[in-house]
Amino acid sequence: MIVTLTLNPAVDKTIEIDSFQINHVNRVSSARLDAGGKGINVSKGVHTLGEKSKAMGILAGKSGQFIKEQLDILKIDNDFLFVGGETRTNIKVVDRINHSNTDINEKGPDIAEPDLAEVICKTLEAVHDGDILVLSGSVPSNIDSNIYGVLIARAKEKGVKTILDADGALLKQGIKAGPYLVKPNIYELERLYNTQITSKEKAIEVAMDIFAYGVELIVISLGEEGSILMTKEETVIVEGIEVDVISTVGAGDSMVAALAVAIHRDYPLEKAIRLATATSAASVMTSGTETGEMNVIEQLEKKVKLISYDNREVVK
Ligand SMILES: Nc1ncnc2c1ncn2[C@@H]1O[C@H](COP(=O)(O)OP(=O)(O)O)[C@@H](O)[C@H]1O
Ligand SMILES: O=P(O)(O)OC[C@H]1O[C@](O)(COP(=O)(O)O)[C@@H](O)[C@@H]1O
Repeated sequence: MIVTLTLNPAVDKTIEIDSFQINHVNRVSSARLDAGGKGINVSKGVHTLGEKSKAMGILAGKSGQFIKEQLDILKIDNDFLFVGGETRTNIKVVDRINHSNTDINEKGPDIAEPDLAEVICKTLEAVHDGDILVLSGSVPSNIDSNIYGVLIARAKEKGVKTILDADGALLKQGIKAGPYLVKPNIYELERLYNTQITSKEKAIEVAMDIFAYGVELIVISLGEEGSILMTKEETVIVEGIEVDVISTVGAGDSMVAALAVAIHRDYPLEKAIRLATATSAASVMTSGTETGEMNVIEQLEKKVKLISYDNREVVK
């Protein structure tokens, strides 16, 4: 079973504005609402890839109800704790003329200590030996930044593989607990090591340190430029696939979904990264945080180009 935890979900409101300009009146050409937040998107991706997942976390108010309804419509198993307040709405401005995607993410409601304790308890009860627990996205601002670290340590004790996709202190503290897989994007990696990363070689060099904490797999996502997959023994550079870009929101989550499915199915590394690259590229071709279609993913898988690195030299 793949369980996802979203402690700060969001209704994603994607608005398309041609030639978006700040300090001007902008006219919206289309708008859509999606159930969002990183773990929820991962559950949607897992569902598209034909595996079962359980989406867990915190929801609040009418927006929370909307998210639950959307998951129910998709028949994605979910078990959220409803708390007071209102789940946030995140605005995504897509400008197809200037090829820009602008995210305006709300902070989200705080959570009371007993509610948090209940969610942690429910989540740990839901996972068992051999399961995968995906911990991703921001958390309510009143929660200790070691929350993912605590969950990773407790899940590991139960024989659960954890996937961490977070930023800042959540990522830093989470890594120290040794998750099975981490997926930073290049900006997250830069913030983690407080350094500028201007090449793939530098990214690989910087990320090597993460293995010291017991992490098994690192996937550094590079947007349209592809990604880098690293284990202690080998590194694979993955070229980006050229696709028609509709919305890049949710690309990282689709990648995490495919990686979770690949781990669940015990795929070899090359097969795993092919699926992850194709699934994330397919999601870029859809509106909002809709996942790509399976037939599109299968076609894109054939286009994935991998370059192996051995001791930081290209070997094939
Ligand atoms: N414009 C794009 N064209 C093709 N693939 C893309 C594009 N943007 C993202 N992807 C795919 O999605 C993955 C995750 O995207 P990225 O933007 O790095 O993640 P995040 O959303 O976490 O910042 C990339 O590694 C790549 O495989
Ligand atoms: O929790 P955060 O970091 O604010 O991110 C939440 C936002 O990220 C998303 O999950 C999309 O993430 P990615 O583009 O990284 O895949 C949106 O659905 C949501 O609005």
